[in-house]
Amino acid sequence: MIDTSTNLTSLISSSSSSFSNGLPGNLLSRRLFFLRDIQVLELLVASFVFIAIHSLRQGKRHGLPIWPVLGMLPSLMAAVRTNTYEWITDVLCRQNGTFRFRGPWFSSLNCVVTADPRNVEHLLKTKFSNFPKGQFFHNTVHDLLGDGIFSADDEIWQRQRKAASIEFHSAKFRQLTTESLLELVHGRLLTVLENAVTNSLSIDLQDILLRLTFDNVCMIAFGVDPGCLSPGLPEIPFAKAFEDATEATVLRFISPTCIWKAMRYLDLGTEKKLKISIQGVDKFAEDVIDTRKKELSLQTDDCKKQKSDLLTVFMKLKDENGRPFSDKFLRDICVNFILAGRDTSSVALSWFFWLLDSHPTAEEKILGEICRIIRDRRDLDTKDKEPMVFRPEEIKKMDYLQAALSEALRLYPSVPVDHKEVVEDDKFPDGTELKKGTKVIYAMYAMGRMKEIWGEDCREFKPERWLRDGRFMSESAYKFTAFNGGPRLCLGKDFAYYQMKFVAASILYRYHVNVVKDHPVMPKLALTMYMKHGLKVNLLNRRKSELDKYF
Ligand code: HEM
Repeated sequence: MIDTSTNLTSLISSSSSSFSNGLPGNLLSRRLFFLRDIQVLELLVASFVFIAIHSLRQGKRHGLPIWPVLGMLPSLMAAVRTNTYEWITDVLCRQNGTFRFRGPWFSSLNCVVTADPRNVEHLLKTKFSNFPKGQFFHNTVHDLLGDGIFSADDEIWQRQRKAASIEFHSAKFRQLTTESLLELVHGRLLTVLENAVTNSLSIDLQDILLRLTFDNVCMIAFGVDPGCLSPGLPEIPFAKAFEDATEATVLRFISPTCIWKAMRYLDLGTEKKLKISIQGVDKFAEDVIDTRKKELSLQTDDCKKQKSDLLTVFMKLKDENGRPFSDKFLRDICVNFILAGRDTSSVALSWFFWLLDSHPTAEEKILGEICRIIRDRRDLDTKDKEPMVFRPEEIKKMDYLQAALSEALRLYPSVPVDHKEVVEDDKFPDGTELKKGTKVIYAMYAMGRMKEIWGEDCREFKPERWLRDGRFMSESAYKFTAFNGGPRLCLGKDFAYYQMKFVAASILYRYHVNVVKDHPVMPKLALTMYMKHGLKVNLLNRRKSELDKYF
Protein backbone atom coordinates (compact mmCIF):
# COMPACT_ATOMS: atom_id res chain seq x y z
CA MET A 1 0.00 0.00 0.00
CA ILE A 2 2.59 2.52 1.07
CA ASP A 3 4.70 1.90 -1.96
CA THR A 4 1.77 2.32 -4.32
CA SER A 5 0.64 5.62 -2.83
CA THR A 6 4.21 6.83 -3.01
CA ASN A 7 4.08 6.00 -6.69
CA LEU A 8 0.81 7.90 -7.02
CA THR A 9 2.28 10.94 -5.29
CA SER A 10 5.23 10.88 -7.60
CA LEU A 11 2.84 10.54 -10.54
CA ILE A 12 0.95 13.66 -9.36
CA SER A 13 4.15 15.58 -8.91
CA SER A 14 5.32 14.48 -12.34
CA SER A 15 1.94 15.74 -13.72
CA SER A 16 2.53 19.12 -12.08
CA SER A 17 5.87 19.35 -13.70
CA SER A 18 4.19 18.44 -17.01
CA PHE A 19 1.82 21.40 -16.36
CA SER A 20 4.70 23.76 -15.95
CA ASN A 21 5.85 22.28 -19.19
CA GLY A 22 2.64 23.62 -20.81
CA LEU A 23 -0.16 20.97 -20.33
CA PRO A 24 -3.67 22.42 -20.77
CA GLY A 25 -5.57 23.11 -17.46
CA ASN A 26 -8.79 21.04 -18.09
CA LEU A 27 -6.72 18.00 -19.10
CA LEU A 28 -4.77 18.33 -15.86
CA SER A 29 -7.88 18.54 -13.66
CA ARG A 30 -9.38 15.51 -15.50
CA ARG A 31 -6.15 13.58 -14.83
CA LEU A 32 -6.16 14.62 -11.13
CA PHE A 33 -9.76 13.43 -10.77
CA PHE A 34 -8.72 10.19 -12.41
CA LEU A 35 -5.81 9.84 -9.99
CA ARG A 36 -8.04 10.61 -7.02
CA ASP A 37 -10.41 7.89 -8.29
CA ILE A 38 -7.52 5.46 -8.34
CA GLN A 39 -6.67 6.32 -4.72
CA VAL A 40 -10.30 5.84 -3.66
CA LEU A 41 -10.35 2.56 -5.54
CA GLU A 42 -7.16 1.47 -3.82
CA LEU A 43 -8.61 2.32 -0.43
CA LEU A 44 -11.76 0.39 -1.24
CA VAL A 45 -9.79 -2.66 -2.37
CA ALA A 46 -7.60 -2.50 0.72
CA SER A 47 -10.64 -2.23 2.99
CA PHE A 48 -12.27 -5.13 1.19
CA VAL A 49 -9.17 -7.31 1.56
CA PHE A 50 -8.88 -6.34 5.24
CA ILE A 51 -12.55 -7.15 5.95
CA ALA A 52 -12.36 -10.35 3.89
CA ILE A 53 -9.28 -11.57 5.74
CA HIS A 54 -10.79 -10.77 9.11
CA SER A 55 -14.08 -12.42 8.28
CA LEU A 56 -12.20 -15.44 7.00
CA ARG A 57 -10.34 -15.70 10.30
CA GLN A 58 -12.23 -18.31 12.22
CA GLY A 59 -11.84 -16.59 15.57
CA LYS A 60 -9.45 -16.66 18.46
CA ARG A 61 -8.43 -19.39 20.83
CA HIS A 62 -6.25 -18.78 23.84
CA GLY A 63 -5.87 -15.22 22.60
CA LEU A 64 -4.35 -16.49 19.34
CA PRO A 65 -6.02 -15.88 15.98
CA ILE A 66 -6.91 -18.96 13.98
CA TRP A 67 -6.59 -18.56 10.22
CA PRO A 68 -8.18 -20.72 7.54
CA VAL A 69 -5.77 -23.42 6.33
CA LEU A 70 -2.88 -22.03 8.43
CA GLY A 71 -4.47 -22.26 11.88
CA MET A 72 -2.23 -20.61 14.50
CA LEU A 73 0.88 -20.91 12.34
CA PRO A 74 1.17 -17.15 11.56
CA SER A 75 1.45 -16.36 15.31
CA LEU A 76 4.10 -19.06 15.68
CA MET A 77 6.00 -17.81 12.63
CA ALA A 78 6.03 -14.28 14.06
CA ALA A 79 7.37 -15.71 17.34
CA VAL A 80 10.12 -17.69 15.55
CA ARG A 81 11.66 -14.38 14.48
CA THR A 82 11.96 -13.20 18.10
CA ASN A 83 12.02 -15.90 20.80
CA THR A 84 9.75 -18.89 20.33
CA TYR A 85 10.26 -20.18 23.87
CA GLU A 86 9.24 -16.85 25.39
CA TRP A 87 6.17 -16.81 23.16
CA ILE A 88 5.16 -20.31 24.32
CA THR A 89 5.74 -19.21 27.94
CA ASP A 90 3.59 -16.15 27.45
CA VAL A 91 0.68 -18.13 25.98
CA LEU A 92 0.97 -20.80 28.69
CA CYS A 93 1.01 -18.20 31.48
CA ARG A 94 -2.17 -16.66 30.06
CA GLN A 95 -3.83 -20.07 29.74
CA ASN A 96 -3.13 -21.48 33.21
CA GLY A 97 -0.45 -23.82 31.93
CA THR A 98 -2.03 -25.70 28.99
CA PHE A 99 -3.23 -24.85 25.47
CA ARG A 100 -4.09 -26.59 22.24
CA PHE A 101 -2.02 -25.48 19.25
CA ARG A 102 -3.78 -25.67 15.89
CA GLY A 103 -1.34 -25.90 12.97
CA PRO A 104 -2.12 -26.08 9.24
CA TRP A 105 -4.07 -29.21 8.34
CA PHE A 106 -1.21 -30.44 6.13
CA SER A 107 1.43 -30.12 8.86
CA SER A 108 2.31 -32.20 11.87
CA LEU A 109 2.05 -29.22 14.22
CA ASN A 110 -1.31 -29.91 15.88
CA CYS A 111 -0.64 -30.61 19.52
CA VAL A 112 -1.45 -29.93 23.16
CA VAL A 113 1.19 -27.85 24.93
CA THR A 114 1.50 -28.02 28.70
CA ALA A 115 3.63 -26.66 31.53
CA ASP A 116 1.42 -27.89 34.34
CA PRO A 117 3.43 -30.14 36.72
CA ARG A 118 0.34 -32.30 37.36
CA ASN A 119 0.02 -33.03 33.65
CA VAL A 120 3.75 -33.62 33.30
CA GLU A 121 3.72 -36.15 36.13
CA HIS A 122 0.70 -37.80 34.52
CA LEU A 123 2.46 -38.28 31.18
CA LEU A 124 5.98 -39.04 32.43
CA LYS A 125 5.06 -41.33 35.30
CA THR A 126 1.43 -42.12 36.20
CA LYS A 127 0.32 -43.04 32.66
CA PHE A 128 3.82 -43.58 31.25
CA SER A 129 2.80 -46.41 28.90
CA ASN A 130 0.04 -44.27 27.37
CA PHE A 131 2.55 -41.58 26.35
CA PRO A 132 5.40 -43.11 24.32
CA LYS A 133 7.64 -41.12 22.00
CA GLY A 134 5.38 -42.51 19.29
CA GLN A 135 5.47 -43.48 15.66
CA PHE A 136 5.75 -39.94 14.31
CA PHE A 137 8.92 -39.27 16.33
CA HIS A 138 10.35 -42.68 15.54
CA ASN A 139 9.78 -42.33 11.77
CA THR A 140 11.24 -38.82 11.72
CA VAL A 141 14.48 -39.70 13.50
CA HIS A 142 14.87 -43.31 12.39
CA ASP A 143 17.43 -42.72 9.63
CA LEU A 144 19.86 -41.20 12.12
CA LEU A 145 18.96 -42.84 15.43
CA GLY A 146 17.61 -46.21 14.28
CA ASP A 147 16.33 -48.23 17.26
CA GLY A 148 18.54 -46.59 19.87
CA ILE A 149 17.38 -45.63 23.37
CA PHE A 150 16.38 -42.11 22.38
CA SER A 151 13.92 -43.08 19.67
CA ALA A 152 12.76 -46.51 20.84
CA ASP A 153 9.68 -47.37 22.89
CA ASP A 154 8.43 -50.49 24.65
CA GLU A 155 10.68 -53.56 24.85
CA ILE A 156 13.43 -52.28 22.60
CA TRP A 157 13.76 -49.23 24.83
CA GLN A 158 13.40 -51.25 28.03
CA ARG A 159 16.21 -53.66 27.18
CA GLN A 160 18.64 -50.88 26.39
CA ARG A 161 17.61 -48.84 29.40
CA LYS A 162 18.16 -51.79 31.74
CA ALA A 163 21.57 -52.71 30.34
CA ALA A 164 22.77 -49.11 30.14
CA SER A 165 21.46 -48.36 33.61
CA ILE A 166 23.47 -51.20 35.16
CA GLU A 167 26.51 -49.99 33.27
CA PHE A 168 26.05 -46.33 34.28
CA HIS A 169 26.01 -47.30 37.93
CA SER A 170 29.02 -49.62 37.81
CA ALA A 171 32.30 -48.63 39.47
CA LYS A 172 34.24 -49.36 36.30
CA PHE A 173 32.09 -47.01 34.26
CA ARG A 174 32.40 -44.27 36.89
CA GLN A 175 36.13 -44.66 36.70
CA LEU A 176 36.06 -44.37 32.90
CA THR A 177 33.97 -41.21 32.99
CA THR A 178 36.01 -39.47 35.68
CA GLU A 179 39.34 -40.41 34.13
CA SER A 180 38.38 -39.37 30.61
CA LEU A 181 37.03 -36.06 31.90
CA LEU A 182 40.17 -35.37 33.92
CA GLU A 183 42.32 -36.10 30.88
CA LEU A 184 40.26 -33.77 28.69
CA VAL A 185 40.07 -30.88 31.15
CA HIS A 186 43.69 -30.92 32.27
CA GLY A 187 45.25 -32.20 29.06
CA ARG A 188 43.28 -30.05 26.62
CA LEU A 189 40.67 -27.60 27.89
CA LEU A 190 42.95 -25.67 30.24
CA THR A 191 45.71 -25.59 27.60
CA VAL A 192 43.32 -24.07 25.04
CA LEU A 193 42.12 -21.51 27.61
CA GLU A 194 45.64 -20.65 28.73
CA ASN A 195 46.60 -20.05 25.11
CA ALA A 196 43.70 -17.60 24.78
CA VAL A 197 44.82 -15.75 27.93
CA THR A 198 48.47 -15.57 26.85
CA ASN A 199 47.54 -14.21 23.43
CA SER A 200 44.68 -12.00 24.73
CA LEU A 201 42.21 -13.70 22.41
CA SER A 202 38.44 -13.62 22.77
CA ILE A 203 37.04 -17.14 22.48
CA ASP A 204 33.68 -18.72 21.81
CA LEU A 205 33.32 -20.59 25.08
CA GLN A 206 30.24 -22.48 23.87
CA ASP A 207 32.18 -23.91 20.91
CA ILE A 208 35.04 -25.01 23.16
CA LEU A 209 32.68 -26.65 25.66
CA LEU A 210 30.82 -28.41 22.84
CA ARG A 211 34.12 -29.84 21.64
CA LEU A 212 34.96 -30.97 25.15
CA THR A 213 31.69 -32.82 25.73
CA PHE A 214 31.72 -34.35 22.25
CA ASP A 215 35.17 -35.87 22.87
CA ASN A 216 34.05 -36.93 26.34
CA VAL A 217 30.86 -38.69 25.26
CA CYS A 218 32.64 -40.44 22.37
CA MET A 219 35.13 -41.85 24.87
CA ILE A 220 32.21 -43.08 26.96
CA ALA A 221 30.14 -44.50 24.09
CA PHE A 222 32.76 -45.77 21.62
CA GLY A 223 35.89 -45.78 23.75
CA VAL A 224 37.65 -43.54 21.22
CA ASP A 225 38.69 -39.91 21.32
CA PRO A 226 37.85 -37.97 18.15
CA GLY A 227 40.10 -35.05 19.17
CA CYS A 228 37.75 -32.09 18.64
CA LEU A 229 39.45 -30.17 21.47
CA SER A 230 42.96 -30.69 20.13
CA PRO A 231 45.17 -27.61 19.72
CA GLY A 232 44.02 -25.49 16.78
CA LEU A 233 40.45 -26.73 17.30
CA PRO A 234 40.35 -28.81 14.10
CA GLU A 235 37.20 -29.74 12.21
CA ILE A 236 36.70 -33.47 12.78
CA PRO A 237 34.78 -35.23 9.97
CA PHE A 238 32.82 -37.43 12.35
CA ALA A 239 31.80 -34.49 14.55
CA LYS A 240 30.84 -32.46 11.48
CA ALA A 241 28.83 -35.35 10.01
CA PHE A 242 27.06 -35.80 13.35
CA GLU A 243 26.19 -32.12 13.63
CA ASP A 244 24.94 -31.91 10.03
CA ALA A 245 22.87 -35.06 10.49
CA THR A 246 21.13 -33.78 13.63
CA GLU A 247 20.43 -30.38 12.07
CA ALA A 248 18.91 -31.95 8.96
CA THR A 249 16.86 -34.36 11.09
CA VAL A 250 15.43 -31.46 13.12
CA LEU A 251 14.23 -29.83 9.89
CA ARG A 252 12.01 -32.85 9.28
CA PHE A 253 9.95 -31.96 12.35
CA ILE A 254 8.81 -28.70 10.81
CA SER A 255 8.31 -29.98 7.24
CA PRO A 256 5.17 -31.84 6.16
CA THR A 257 6.06 -35.54 6.22
CA CYS A 258 5.13 -36.06 2.55
CA ILE A 259 7.54 -33.27 1.54
CA TRP A 260 10.64 -34.58 3.32
CA LYS A 261 9.81 -38.13 2.23
CA ALA A 262 9.55 -36.99 -1.40
CA MET A 263 12.83 -35.10 -1.05
CA ARG A 264 14.46 -38.19 0.43
CA TYR A 265 13.16 -40.30 -2.45
CA LEU A 266 14.46 -37.80 -5.01
CA ASP A 267 17.69 -37.26 -3.05
CA LEU A 268 17.30 -33.48 -2.92
CA GLY A 269 18.23 -30.55 -0.66
CA THR A 270 18.53 -31.18 3.08
CA GLU A 271 17.59 -34.83 2.60
CA LYS A 272 20.59 -35.30 0.34
CA LYS A 273 22.76 -33.60 2.97
CA LEU A 274 21.25 -35.84 5.64
CA LYS A 275 22.02 -38.97 3.64
CA ILE A 276 25.65 -37.94 3.13
CA SER A 277 26.16 -36.99 6.78
CA ILE A 278 24.60 -40.24 8.00
CA GLN A 279 27.04 -42.09 5.75
CA GLY A 280 29.83 -40.20 7.56
CA VAL A 281 28.46 -41.23 10.96
CA ASP A 282 28.01 -44.85 9.83
CA LYS A 283 31.53 -45.08 8.42
CA PHE A 284 33.01 -43.91 11.71
CA ALA A 285 30.86 -46.35 13.71
CA GLU A 286 31.66 -49.21 11.35
CA ASP A 287 35.41 -48.65 11.68
CA VAL A 288 35.27 -48.47 15.47
CA ILE A 289 33.07 -51.58 15.72
CA ASP A 290 35.38 -53.55 13.38
CA THR A 291 38.48 -52.55 15.30
CA ARG A 292 36.87 -53.35 18.65
CA LYS A 293 35.75 -56.76 17.42
CA LYS A 294 39.30 -57.57 16.37
CA GLU A 295 40.67 -56.37 19.68
CA LEU A 296 38.15 -58.42 21.62
CA SER A 297 38.73 -61.55 19.56
CA LEU A 298 42.44 -61.22 20.19
CA GLN A 299 41.66 -60.40 23.80
CA THR A 300 44.57 -57.99 23.88
CA ASP A 301 45.65 -56.91 27.33
CA ASP A 302 44.86 -53.34 26.39
CA CYS A 303 41.30 -54.27 25.57
CA LYS A 304 40.80 -56.50 28.58
CA LYS A 305 42.17 -53.98 30.99
CA GLN A 306 40.90 -50.66 29.83
CA LYS A 307 37.72 -50.92 27.83
CA SER A 308 34.56 -50.30 29.78
CA ASP A 309 32.87 -48.07 27.21
CA LEU A 310 29.28 -48.77 26.17
CA LEU A 311 30.25 -50.36 22.86
CA THR A 312 32.48 -52.96 24.53
CA VAL A 313 29.87 -53.63 27.21
CA PHE A 314 27.04 -54.14 24.70
CA MET A 315 29.28 -56.30 22.48
CA LYS A 316 29.61 -58.75 25.35
CA LEU A 317 25.83 -58.91 25.92
CA LYS A 318 23.33 -61.09 24.05
CA ASP A 319 19.92 -60.28 22.58
CA GLU A 320 16.64 -61.97 23.64
CA ASN A 321 17.48 -64.96 21.41
CA GLY A 322 20.87 -65.44 22.97
CA ARG A 323 22.69 -64.01 19.94
CA PRO A 324 25.20 -61.13 19.95
CA PHE A 325 23.73 -57.76 18.95
CA SER A 326 24.01 -56.89 15.27
CA ASP A 327 26.51 -54.24 14.17
CA LYS A 328 23.60 -51.99 13.20
CA PHE A 329 22.09 -52.21 16.67
CA LEU A 330 25.48 -51.54 18.29
CA ARG A 331 25.84 -48.50 16.05
CA ASP A 332 22.38 -47.26 17.07
CA ILE A 333 23.14 -47.64 20.78
CA CYS A 334 26.35 -45.60 20.55
CA VAL A 335 24.96 -42.92 18.23
CA ASN A 336 22.02 -42.37 20.60
CA PHE A 337 24.27 -41.96 23.62
CA ILE A 338 26.41 -39.50 21.75
CA LEU A 339 23.30 -37.51 20.87
CA ALA A 340 22.11 -37.60 24.49
CA GLY A 341 25.40 -36.55 26.07
CA ARG A 342 26.99 -34.51 23.30
CA ASP A 343 25.85 -30.99 23.96
CA THR A 344 23.35 -30.98 26.84
CA SER A 345 26.03 -30.29 29.48
CA SER A 346 28.00 -27.86 27.32
CA VAL A 347 25.05 -25.61 26.53
CA ALA A 348 24.02 -25.69 30.21
CA LEU A 349 27.54 -24.58 31.15
CA SER A 350 27.42 -21.79 28.56
CA TRP A 351 24.20 -20.37 30.05
CA PHE A 352 25.68 -20.79 33.52
CA PHE A 353 28.81 -18.75 32.67
CA TRP A 354 26.68 -16.11 30.99
CA LEU A 355 24.42 -15.79 34.05
CA LEU A 356 27.41 -15.68 36.37
CA ASP A 357 28.83 -12.74 34.43
CA SER A 358 25.92 -10.61 35.68
CA HIS A 359 25.73 -12.17 39.17
CA PRO A 360 29.10 -11.48 40.83
CA THR A 361 27.79 -12.38 44.29
CA ALA A 362 26.97 -15.90 43.14
CA GLU A 363 30.45 -16.17 41.59
CA GLU A 364 32.04 -15.09 44.88
CA LYS A 365 30.06 -17.72 46.76
CA ILE A 366 31.18 -20.44 44.34
CA LEU A 367 34.80 -19.38 44.71
CA GLY A 368 34.46 -19.30 48.47
CA GLU A 369 33.09 -22.84 48.42
CA ILE A 370 35.86 -24.12 46.14
CA CYS A 371 38.57 -22.52 48.25
CA ARG A 372 37.11 -23.86 51.51
CA ILE A 373 37.15 -27.35 50.03
CA ILE A 374 40.78 -26.97 48.99
CA ARG A 375 41.64 -25.64 52.46
CA ASP A 376 40.02 -28.66 54.07
CA ARG A 377 42.21 -31.11 52.22
CA ARG A 378 43.86 -33.29 54.74
CA ASP A 379 47.14 -33.40 52.89
CA LEU A 380 47.57 -29.65 52.97
CA ASP A 381 51.07 -29.92 51.61
CA THR A 382 49.61 -30.39 48.11
CA LYS A 383 47.59 -27.17 48.41
CA ASP A 384 49.85 -24.91 46.46
CA LYS A 385 51.01 -27.43 43.93
CA GLU A 386 49.68 -26.85 40.42
CA PRO A 387 47.76 -28.17 38.66
CA MET A 388 44.88 -28.11 41.12
CA VAL A 389 42.94 -31.24 40.25
CA PHE A 390 39.60 -31.62 42.00
CA ARG A 391 38.86 -35.06 43.37
CA PRO A 392 35.47 -36.76 42.98
CA GLU A 393 34.72 -36.49 46.71
CA GLU A 394 35.50 -32.77 46.60
CA ILE A 395 33.23 -32.22 43.61
CA LYS A 396 30.45 -33.90 45.57
CA LYS A 397 30.82 -31.34 48.36
CA MET A 398 30.24 -28.35 46.04
CA ASP A 399 26.63 -27.69 47.02
CA TYR A 400 26.48 -24.03 46.08
CA LEU A 401 27.95 -24.77 42.64
CA GLN A 402 25.36 -27.51 42.13
CA ALA A 403 22.63 -25.05 43.15
CA ALA A 404 23.91 -22.43 40.69
CA LEU A 405 24.04 -24.98 37.86
CA SER A 406 20.52 -26.19 38.67
CA GLU A 407 19.32 -22.60 38.66
CA ALA A 408 20.89 -22.07 35.22
CA LEU A 409 19.17 -25.26 34.01
CA ARG A 410 15.86 -24.13 35.47
CA LEU A 411 15.98 -20.92 33.46
CA TYR A 412 17.72 -22.37 30.40
CA PRO A 413 16.99 -26.12 30.25
CA SER A 414 19.23 -27.83 27.67
CA VAL A 415 16.15 -29.53 26.22
CA PRO A 416 13.64 -26.65 26.12
CA VAL A 417 10.61 -28.66 24.96
CA ASP A 418 9.95 -32.37 24.63
CA HIS A 419 7.25 -34.44 23.04
CA LYS A 420 5.04 -37.54 23.50
CA GLU A 421 2.15 -39.15 21.64
CA VAL A 422 -1.16 -40.36 23.14
CA VAL A 423 -1.88 -44.10 22.61
CA GLU A 424 -5.44 -44.25 23.97
CA ASP A 425 -7.95 -41.45 24.69
CA ASP A 426 -7.00 -39.86 27.99
CA LYS A 427 -7.58 -36.80 30.17
CA PHE A 428 -5.00 -34.63 31.90
CA PRO A 429 -5.44 -33.86 35.62
CA ASP A 430 -6.26 -30.26 34.61
CA GLY A 431 -9.23 -31.56 32.57
CA THR A 432 -7.72 -31.32 29.05
CA GLU A 433 -9.18 -34.06 26.85
CA LEU A 434 -6.62 -36.01 24.81
CA LYS A 435 -7.66 -38.01 21.79
CA LYS A 436 -5.68 -41.04 20.65
CA GLY A 437 -2.79 -39.92 18.42
CA THR A 438 -2.60 -36.38 19.88
CA LYS A 439 0.91 -35.02 20.17
CA VAL A 440 1.74 -33.54 23.55
CA ILE A 441 4.52 -31.02 24.06
CA TYR A 442 5.75 -30.36 27.59
CA ALA A 443 7.55 -27.08 27.77
CA MET A 444 10.50 -27.21 30.19
CA TYR A 445 11.59 -23.65 29.36
CA ALA A 446 8.16 -22.28 30.23
CA MET A 447 7.98 -24.35 33.43
CA GLY A 448 11.06 -22.59 34.78
CA ARG A 449 9.33 -19.23 34.35
CA MET A 450 5.94 -19.80 35.92
CA LYS A 451 5.05 -17.96 39.10
CA GLU A 452 2.66 -20.77 40.06
CA ILE A 453 5.63 -23.16 40.18
CA TRP A 454 8.57 -21.04 41.41
CA GLY A 455 6.94 -17.95 42.93
CA GLU A 456 7.05 -14.25 42.11
CA ASP A 457 10.84 -14.24 41.65
CA CYS A 458 10.72 -17.08 39.08
CA ARG A 459 12.66 -15.11 36.46
CA GLU A 460 15.52 -14.24 38.79
CA PHE A 461 18.76 -16.23 39.04
CA LYS A 462 18.83 -17.27 42.70
CA PRO A 463 20.91 -20.36 43.51
CA GLU A 464 19.77 -20.00 47.13
CA ARG A 465 16.35 -21.38 46.23
CA TRP A 466 18.04 -24.81 45.94
CA LEU A 467 19.70 -24.72 49.35
CA ARG A 468 18.50 -25.70 52.82
CA ASP A 469 21.01 -24.98 55.57
CA GLY A 470 23.70 -24.69 52.95
CA ARG A 471 23.02 -28.15 51.48
CA PHE A 472 21.72 -28.72 47.96
CA MET A 473 18.12 -29.99 47.91
CA SER A 474 16.76 -31.41 44.68
CA GLU A 475 13.24 -30.63 43.45
CA SER A 476 10.47 -32.87 42.14
CA ALA A 477 11.28 -34.02 38.59
CA TYR A 478 7.82 -32.83 37.51
CA LYS A 479 8.52 -29.30 38.66
CA PHE A 480 12.18 -29.14 37.61
CA THR A 481 11.97 -31.05 34.35
CA ALA A 482 15.41 -30.30 32.86
CA PHE A 483 16.38 -34.00 33.19
CA ASN A 484 12.96 -35.42 32.37
CA GLY A 485 11.30 -37.66 34.95
CA GLY A 486 9.72 -41.08 35.54
CA PRO A 487 11.08 -44.20 33.85
CA ARG A 488 12.78 -42.10 31.15
CA LEU A 489 14.65 -39.87 33.58
CA CYS A 490 17.98 -38.82 32.04
CA LEU A 491 20.41 -41.69 32.50
CA GLY A 492 23.37 -39.37 32.51
CA LYS A 493 22.07 -36.96 35.19
CA ASP A 494 24.63 -37.78 37.89
CA PHE A 495 27.46 -37.84 35.42
CA ALA A 496 26.27 -34.56 33.86
CA TYR A 497 26.34 -32.81 37.25
CA TYR A 498 29.78 -34.24 37.95
CA GLN A 499 31.02 -33.16 34.53
CA MET A 500 29.57 -29.63 34.78
CA LYS A 501 30.85 -29.10 38.33
CA PHE A 502 34.31 -30.37 37.47
CA VAL A 503 34.58 -28.13 34.40
CA ALA A 504 33.07 -25.05 36.09
CA ALA A 505 35.24 -25.36 39.22
CA SER A 506 38.41 -25.96 37.16
CA ILE A 507 37.75 -22.85 35.05
CA LEU A 508 36.48 -20.52 37.80
CA TYR A 509 39.37 -21.32 40.12
CA ARG A 510 41.80 -20.11 37.46
CA TYR A 511 39.99 -17.45 35.43
CA HIS A 512 37.55 -14.59 35.43
CA VAL A 513 35.18 -15.30 32.54
CA ASN A 514 34.02 -11.96 31.14
CA VAL A 515 31.37 -11.97 28.42
CA VAL A 516 32.41 -9.64 25.58
CA LYS A 517 30.45 -6.37 25.88
CA ASP A 518 27.36 -6.20 23.63
CA HIS A 519 27.77 -9.80 22.49
CA PRO A 520 24.21 -10.83 21.51
CA VAL A 521 22.95 -13.77 23.55
CA MET A 522 19.75 -15.55 22.61
CA PRO A 523 18.57 -19.15 22.25
CA LYS A 524 18.70 -20.89 18.90
CA LEU A 525 15.62 -22.79 17.76
CA ALA A 526 16.84 -26.41 17.86
CA LEU A 527 16.33 -29.60 19.86
CA THR A 528 19.00 -28.42 22.30
CA MET A 529 19.11 -24.87 23.60
CA TYR A 530 22.31 -23.56 22.03
CA MET A 531 23.19 -19.89 22.18
CA LYS A 532 22.47 -18.67 18.68
CA HIS A 533 25.69 -16.62 18.39
CA GLY A 534 27.83 -18.68 20.74
CA LEU A 535 29.33 -17.12 23.88
CA LYS A 536 32.19 -14.74 23.20
CA VAL A 537 34.28 -14.26 26.33
CA ASN A 538 37.61 -12.84 27.47
CA LEU A 539 39.47 -14.75 30.15
CA LEU A 540 41.62 -13.11 32.81
CA ASN A 541 43.91 -14.96 35.19
CA ARG A 542 42.73 -14.90 38.78
CA ARG A 543 45.36 -13.39 41.00
CA LYS A 544 46.63 -15.46 43.89
CA SER A 545 45.95 -12.58 46.27
CA GLU A 546 42.30 -12.67 45.22
CA LEU A 547 42.02 -16.35 46.16
CA ASP A 548 43.97 -15.94 49.38
CA LYS A 549 41.09 -14.07 51.01
CA TYR A 550 39.04 -17.27 50.91
CA PHE A 551 41.65 -19.43 52.61
C1 HEM B 1 22.98 -31.00 31.61
C2 HEM B 1 23.03 -32.16 31.00
C3 HEM B 1 21.87 -33.01 30.58
C4 HEM B 1 20.54 -32.70 30.51
C5 HEM B 1 19.88 -31.38 30.85
C6 HEM B 1 19.86 -33.88 30.04
C7 HEM B 1 18.50 -33.96 29.83
C8 HEM B 1 17.86 -35.08 29.34
C9 HEM B 1 16.47 -35.13 28.97
C10 HEM B 1 15.49 -33.97 29.06
C11 HEM B 1 16.20 -36.38 28.55
C12 HEM B 1 14.87 -36.90 28.03
C13 HEM B 1 14.90 -36.81 26.53
C14 HEM B 1 13.76 -37.49 25.87
O1 HEM B 1 13.31 -38.54 26.31
O2 HEM B 1 13.29 -36.97 24.85
C15 HEM B 1 17.42 -37.14 28.66
C16 HEM B 1 17.53 -38.45 28.32
C17 HEM B 1 18.72 -39.13 28.31
N1 HEM B 1 19.94 -38.65 28.69
FE1 HEM B 1 20.35 -36.82 29.39
N2 HEM B 1 20.78 -34.87 29.83
C18 HEM B 1 22.02 -34.39 30.14
C19 HEM B 1 23.22 -35.05 30.05
C20 HEM B 1 23.36 -36.35 29.67
C21 HEM B 1 24.61 -37.05 29.56
C22 HEM B 1 25.98 -36.42 29.81
C23 HEM B 1 24.33 -38.31 29.16
C24 HEM B 1 25.22 -39.47 28.86
C25 HEM B 1 26.49 -39.50 28.91
C26 HEM B 1 22.89 -38.42 29.05
C27 HEM B 1 22.21 -39.55 28.68
C28 HEM B 1 20.85 -39.63 28.49
C29 HEM B 1 20.18 -40.82 27.98
C30 HEM B 1 20.83 -42.13 27.62
C31 HEM B 1 18.84 -40.49 27.87
C32 HEM B 1 17.71 -41.39 27.36
C33 HEM B 1 16.98 -41.98 28.52
C34 HEM B 1 15.80 -42.82 28.10
O3 HEM B 1 15.11 -42.48 27.13
O4 HEM B 1 15.56 -43.82 28.77
N3 HEM B 1 22.33 -37.22 29.37
N4 HEM B 1 18.41 -36.32 29.15
